[in-house]
Amino acid sequence: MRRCAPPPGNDLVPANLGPERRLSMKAAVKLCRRLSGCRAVTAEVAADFAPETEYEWHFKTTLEPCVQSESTRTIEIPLKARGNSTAWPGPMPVAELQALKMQIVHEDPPVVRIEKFLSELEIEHIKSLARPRFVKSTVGMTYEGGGSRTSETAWLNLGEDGNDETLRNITSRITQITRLQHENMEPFQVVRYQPGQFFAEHQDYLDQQEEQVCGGRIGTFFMYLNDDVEGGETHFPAWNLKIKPEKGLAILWWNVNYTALQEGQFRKVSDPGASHEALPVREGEKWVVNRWLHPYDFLTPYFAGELR
Ligand SMILES: O=C(O)CCC(=O)C(=O)O
Ligand SMILES: [Fe+2]
Repeated sequence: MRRCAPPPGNDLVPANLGPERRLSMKAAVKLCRRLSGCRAVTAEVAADFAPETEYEWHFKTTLEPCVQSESTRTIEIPLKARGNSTAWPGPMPVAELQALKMQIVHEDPPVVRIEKFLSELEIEHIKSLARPRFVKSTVGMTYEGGGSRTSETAWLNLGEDGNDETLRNITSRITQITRLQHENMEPFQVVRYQPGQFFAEHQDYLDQQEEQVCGGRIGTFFMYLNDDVEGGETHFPAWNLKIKPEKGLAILWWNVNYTALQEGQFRKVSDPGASHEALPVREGEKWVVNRWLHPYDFLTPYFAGELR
């Protein structure tokens, strides 16, 4: 049964493809890129989906969500008309993270702790870029302020510093750990908290983003720039996990069901357990950096003004 049929008029049939349309995932993605107006390929696959096996693919012009049946699941690979986004292979299996000597502080979804991820020089550089740019922090996608986040924010790596070598080096290390390309990451968001400032419990994964081409914030790569501060821990109540700011430390966590991610399902997978808060700073300043991670190209549609 075809459960992922796109609405009439949206199903492209490539002229050079026979009635069977059986192709490997790679071939289908390649073909979609060449088809004018093709935005995604979808297929209903068995639980033991293998990219090399041939499946029946549907070529779509829209990003309609697909219905899942019990014995099979539908995978959808949206493509950007512009940008050089390629399909994400999914996050690293936990065993590979452990082989890289990364400390797992929560099992499922894994929360990974990477000590001394940032060097002193990198930290000073980030701070000097951010200092003149701080504005009052905002929340969500409307970027409106709210009493729930009382810190200040500075965005880096957007315009004049888009080619900054230090930032590029940091991004390339994040790329290796997450297996996500640079285009799938939101720019560096530096956050500074003064005594009494906090960010109330929230989810980084925004439901409104789910239907956009970039998909939701499936993961967060979070870095701490100082530790001469009292309070300000990052607290995940459901996971009973509290991270104390430590200079240079990076934490990678996933805001979604990790098994689904590994199976190539990137939408409707939010994990409410990933909800977290920044506890109030009691003394000193707290400096941190967010890089929010998306399953699909974020930067190209962002710069094209296509994201709501
Ligand atoms: O500052 C923290 O510890 C957490 C901040 C956070 O969750 C956010 O900026 O989304
Ligand atoms: Fe957050």
